[in-house]
Amino acid sequence: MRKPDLSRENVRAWAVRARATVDLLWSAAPLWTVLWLALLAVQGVLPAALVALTKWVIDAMNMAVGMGRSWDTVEVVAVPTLLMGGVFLLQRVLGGVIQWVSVAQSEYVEDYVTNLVQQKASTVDFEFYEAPEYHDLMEQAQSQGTTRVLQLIQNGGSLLQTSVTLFSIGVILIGYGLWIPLALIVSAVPVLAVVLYYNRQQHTWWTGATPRRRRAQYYGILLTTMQSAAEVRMNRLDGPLIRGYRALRERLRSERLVLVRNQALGRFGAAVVSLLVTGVVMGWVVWQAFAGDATLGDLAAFYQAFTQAQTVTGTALTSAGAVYANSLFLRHLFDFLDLEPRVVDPPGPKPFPAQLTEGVRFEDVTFSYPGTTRNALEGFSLEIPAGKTVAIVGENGAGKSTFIKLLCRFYDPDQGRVTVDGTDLREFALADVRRRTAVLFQFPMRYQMTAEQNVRLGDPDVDPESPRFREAVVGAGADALVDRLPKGEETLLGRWFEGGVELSGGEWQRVALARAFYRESPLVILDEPTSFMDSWAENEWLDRFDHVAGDRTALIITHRFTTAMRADIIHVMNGGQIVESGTHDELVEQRGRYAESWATQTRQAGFEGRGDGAPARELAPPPGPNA
Ligand SMILES: Nc1ncnc2c1ncn2[C@@H]1O[C@H](COP(=O)(O)OP(=O)(O)OP(=O)(O)O)[C@@H](O)[C@H]1O
Repeated sequence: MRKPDLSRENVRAWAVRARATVDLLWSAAPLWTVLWLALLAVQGVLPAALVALTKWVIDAMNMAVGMGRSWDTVEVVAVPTLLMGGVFLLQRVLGGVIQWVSVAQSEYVEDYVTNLVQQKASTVDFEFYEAPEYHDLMEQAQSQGTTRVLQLIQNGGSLLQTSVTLFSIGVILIGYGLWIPLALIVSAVPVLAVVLYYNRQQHTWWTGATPRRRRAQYYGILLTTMQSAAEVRMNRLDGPLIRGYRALRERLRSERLVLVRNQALGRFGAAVVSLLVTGVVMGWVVWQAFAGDATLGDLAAFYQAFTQAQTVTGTALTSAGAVYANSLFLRHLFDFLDLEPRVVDPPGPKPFPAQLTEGVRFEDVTFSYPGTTRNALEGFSLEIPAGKTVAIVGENGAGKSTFIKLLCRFYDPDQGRVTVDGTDLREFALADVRRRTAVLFQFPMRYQMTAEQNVRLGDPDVDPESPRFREAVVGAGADALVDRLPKGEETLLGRWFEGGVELSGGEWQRVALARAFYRESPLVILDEPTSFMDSWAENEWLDRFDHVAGDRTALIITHRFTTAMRADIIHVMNGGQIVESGTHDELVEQRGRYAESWATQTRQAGFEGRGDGAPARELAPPPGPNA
């Protein structure tokens, strides 16, 4: 059996976690917690009171037998009997009240912990989402965090109550001999050791099995959600996925069953030891009674006290083991809550400009994703002048989305800097950067909410009475779509909830565009805004965009040269760097990478480009530049 780790660090870590748990309870439901503890303490002494009253009642009856029928006899018996009835009544009443208080406390604690986890998950650095260890920790915190806190409370309460009971019964048992409570303690030691050992084993196994459990969950998600439904059917993935799921579950199940079997065997061995001790103690007391050293009341009280003490000891040990196990599991919750973001606000943030005067600059930026060695951006320099529309084109993996992530401050550069009107992005408050930047991501969210909510989520600060909603919808080319919906902007989108209407990919994209335009921001970033649009829609939308962009600074990432050619400046990216820059005509003149891709795209579409770019109407959606 492995020895418990009693090193100073481990003990200190335990103390810190215990403190954090108490703080958490105190913050979540202080009054309910105090009330609950007080009630448990009262309930804890009642069994001892009953033992004492049993002795009193039996001895009183013994005495009354010799007194005959009189009021004195009634008085002698009535007082302890009534008191005993009162204690029974109190026990029942307290049971109900404690249950009510405990449910209230659990509800508060559950909501509080869930809130903490959600808040933390929405503020951790982006890099956490990209590391498998983060997903493990997240699963551990989410799946066990709340339930373990609640179980810890229940077990802690039970431990407190049983300890009070044990202590008070122990006081009574000492009257029969100091060695009796000691014998009880000795008989409990093997049980406690087994409980602690196997709870630790269980925790170690559960932590190590997290990646396998998550993979099984992942197969489950693929088998049951709509996103994967089409491919699962067309590629007949159900068989392999179900088999994969089963194999993982079988392994998890058999490992767990082995653990539980060993635990049961261990507990059986420990129980035999405590049974032997019990036998010796009971034999001794009966011997005393035969020898005339104990009254009938003594014998009854002792029997009641000892059997109660045994039951309570069993409960106390189980609770102690559960407290131990739950505190081990809670470590994951606290580890998760302790995650500290690295991308943070500066000490005295500068205000982000409401209107850009110079623009955005990337100055010799180098960046690699955490845990990778390859630079996604290398010596990357770029200027987006204020009020201009800049397009970035480049082949897959060139670093276009990475550059947006740096502009939104999801990451900070390893070297170099990003400036807005000459100020380093790191000198602004994070919330300010994000409030002042409107982004349409490559794969925008499809909120299962009304069309209006889908757009208004873009900026909760906009006055609902302002005409901005309509402007954004028109700017995104989503006006005809919204007007066509059965309840107009009130129509619920998506099919998750009753009455929802599903949109096409291009329609969802227009709604997301409207969301980006809805935000009052000096900087607009659009990642592949026209990728879902047909050529006709694209051309019409580009006309609108010129109007919506107005004097805002806009950045468009695109694979479509028919979109890029409308920009004031086009930058061509390759291998994490800008390799060409200029207007469409200048780039075609340069006869470099851009001109080559442009020629390929137009040739494929049966159109010989001159550089004036009018033909988008005739083009099928062209492939990527280097396709
Ligand atoms: N989260 C990530 N972790 C590690 N590497 C990443 C991550 N995201 C992207 N990369 C790598 O960084 C490089 C640039 O990726 P990025 O997504 O910026 O390309 P992109 O130009 O937007 O491509 P596409 O046109 O296909 O969207 C790629 O080589 C990619 O493998």
